Amino acid sequence: MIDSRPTETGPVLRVTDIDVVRDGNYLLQSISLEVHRGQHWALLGANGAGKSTLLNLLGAVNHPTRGAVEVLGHRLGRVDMRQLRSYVGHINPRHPLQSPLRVRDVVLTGATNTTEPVPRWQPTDEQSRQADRLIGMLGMAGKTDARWNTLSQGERGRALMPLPRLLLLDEPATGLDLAAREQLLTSLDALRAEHPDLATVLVTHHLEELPASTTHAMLLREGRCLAAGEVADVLTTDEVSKCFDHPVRITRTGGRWHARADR
Ligand SMILES: Nc1ncnc2c1ncn2[C@@H]1O[C@H](COP(=O)(O)OP(=O)(O)OP(=O)(O)O)[C@@H](O)[C@H]1O
Repeated sequence: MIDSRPTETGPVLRVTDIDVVRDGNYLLQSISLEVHRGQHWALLGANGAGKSTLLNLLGAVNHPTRGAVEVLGHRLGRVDMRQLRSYVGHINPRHPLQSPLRVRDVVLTGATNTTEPVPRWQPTDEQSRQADRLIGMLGMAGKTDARWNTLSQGERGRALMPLPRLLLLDEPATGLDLAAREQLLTSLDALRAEHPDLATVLVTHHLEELPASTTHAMLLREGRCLAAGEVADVLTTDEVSKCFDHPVRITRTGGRWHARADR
């Protein structure tokens, strides 16, 4: 059995010149990316640009058609993908859950690396404490015993947060009201500060949904990488206008980004 535990050295993610082709169409073309510990990437692009397709490679959900993807030091195609996936936190507020679990149980599935609770499994005291601490930090203390299927989409996004080494966030602020979005972004900043080795990749359409702790960004356009690197170099008026094919002006205040039409 190949050991798929995360390796201690090297990049958290390494994507080398990959293509993803479906039905003869390039969903991604010639993409390369390296993500290191402590880096927090934003993946931006218009509808259909390929963001979710790339995130699914990074989460060891799919293989590329060509090129190499290494997740936590393991090359896809040479490792048990299901086992590797269990080391990656993949937050998707639209994630369907079959049973009416309580919020606390959902958070505890982060300890067993499963989407549903493992029958007869019991958390240790430390795991219970960590789950409660996390729920409190995410502003969900009042909802600890609420049933998952009664939560709003925004509340779900905040509950699905185990603490792996690599966290992938697929539009985590979608459907959140203003206060909930701000709370989520503050929680993400705090989580990153508390775990300096954590690496994250966050997909969004909106610059306003980026936490101030974002360090790097990649702009995708029609399956190709338009720009990638440190945020200051990538999230510029020029690059973002090209990415969305629309003239916008980008400003950064108090660490956060704003985009508005430039007429
Ligand atoms: N399995 C598939 N077979 C063929 N085409 C696909 C498949 N999955 C996605 N696509 C197409 O690939 C393109 C990229 O899709 P993807 O979901 O990665 O984009 P996205 O940037 O995440 O878009 P959005 O912002 O709308 O969520 C889209 O044109 C989509 O219709």
